[in-house]
Amino acid sequence: MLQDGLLRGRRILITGGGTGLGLAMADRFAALGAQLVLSGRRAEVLAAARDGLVARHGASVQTLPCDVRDAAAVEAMFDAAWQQGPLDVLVNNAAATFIAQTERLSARAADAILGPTLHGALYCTLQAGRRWLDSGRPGVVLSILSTSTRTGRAFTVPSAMAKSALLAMTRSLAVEWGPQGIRSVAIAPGPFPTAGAGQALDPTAGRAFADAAPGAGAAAAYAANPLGRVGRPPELAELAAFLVSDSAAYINGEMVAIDGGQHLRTSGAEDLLAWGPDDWARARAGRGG
Ligand SMILES: CCCCCCC/C=C/C(=O)SCCNC(=O)CCNC(=O)[C@H](O)C(C)(C)COP(=O)(O)OP(=O)(O)OC[C@H]1O[C@@H](n2cnc3c(N)ncnc32)[C@H](O)[C@@H]1OP(=O)(O)O
Ligand SMILES: NC(=O)C1=CN([C@@H]2O[C@H](COP(=O)(O)OP(=O)(O)OC[C@H]3O[C@@H](n4cnc5c(N)ncnc54)[C@H](OP(=O)(O)O)[C@@H]3O)[C@@H](O)[C@H]2O)C=CC1
Repeated sequence: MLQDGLLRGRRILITGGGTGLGLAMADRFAALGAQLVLSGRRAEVLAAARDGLVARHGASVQTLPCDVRDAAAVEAMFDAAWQQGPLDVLVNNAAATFIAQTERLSARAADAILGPTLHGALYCTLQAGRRWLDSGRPGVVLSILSTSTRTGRAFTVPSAMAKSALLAMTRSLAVEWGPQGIRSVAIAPGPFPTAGAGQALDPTAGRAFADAAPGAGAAAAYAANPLGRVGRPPELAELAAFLVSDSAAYINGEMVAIDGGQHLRTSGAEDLLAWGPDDWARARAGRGG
């Protein structure tokens, strides 16, 4: 349990902060006293998230709708955020993925994943980093990656590529920006049951990645996890709060996996190797391949 007020006065921007793991982090950060800036493409989703955070914690929450694939829009978002005060922490959480046979990916499909996941996170990091360096302020960049950075992952190749590139960014900036007081850290989640992950990874609801979809059949995926269960979003949020806080002041360039040890047994995608043409046709019909 982290100490009360651990993040008091910290201004934290979370991309994709209106849903899933981003919202879980926002909730925990707010409970620990942080001021939040939430971004994502959908203004109404962000507004609902803000209302909930205000009701639960009396938190200060700025919402800034932004498509992180658009570098100019990202710059405008950071201008707007900084107008209300400098940020202390950036959380690169926004991402996109879906399962697909890699050889069937069109260039547009690949870019639909690489755009937000890789380019978006880099654009945000550049905007935050420049402002911290120019002003001599310290900062923390926390990137939400994936255990695919350690295992690779069949059938989600652009996502695995993007996350691995962001791990390289994390390690590189730890050295380049560390001397200026900017820490770079990362989390590699295993399966956490969010609606976004369920839709993206298991459009047929019940086969591979079944445990990522609330309510879907989960026996095989649970069995693959040494701890016999999926992750709970508040568990990831607790780790994130620690990593962005001064309690982690000497952690730099490191990625922490939070997956019950699952990646030591399986990348999570091997079940899909058994899929036949009919399975993939069903997945494509459900917007999944
Ligand atoms: C142990 C296991 C652990 C699991 C590890 C999981 C690791 C990572 C997990 C996550 O990232 S979970 C987060 C998932 N959340 C999201 O993906 C939310 C955001 N999602 C989106 O924005 C969309 O779902 C999107 C499709 C990814 C992007 O939409 P966009 O509007 O940019 O795309 P479109 O214009 O509709 O399409 C562009 C292009 O892509 C093709 N395409 C789109 N969806 C699919 C699909 N499901 N399957 C195959 N192809 C798809 C689409 O056909 C277009 O290509 P062309 O047809 O024009 O060639
Ligand atoms: N849940 C899981 O099992 C795992 C998740 N992860 C990672 O955790 C993070 C959160 O995922 P999760 O909460 O599960 O899924 P969500 O789908 O809930 O989160 C994705 C968020 O990204 C935002 N987003 C997507 N595209 C863009 C864009 N172009 N511009 C701005 N925002 C965008 C979405 O908001 P909007 O649509 O409004 O733009 C949404 O809030 C991701 O980085 C994911 O890769 C990693 C491993 C496993």
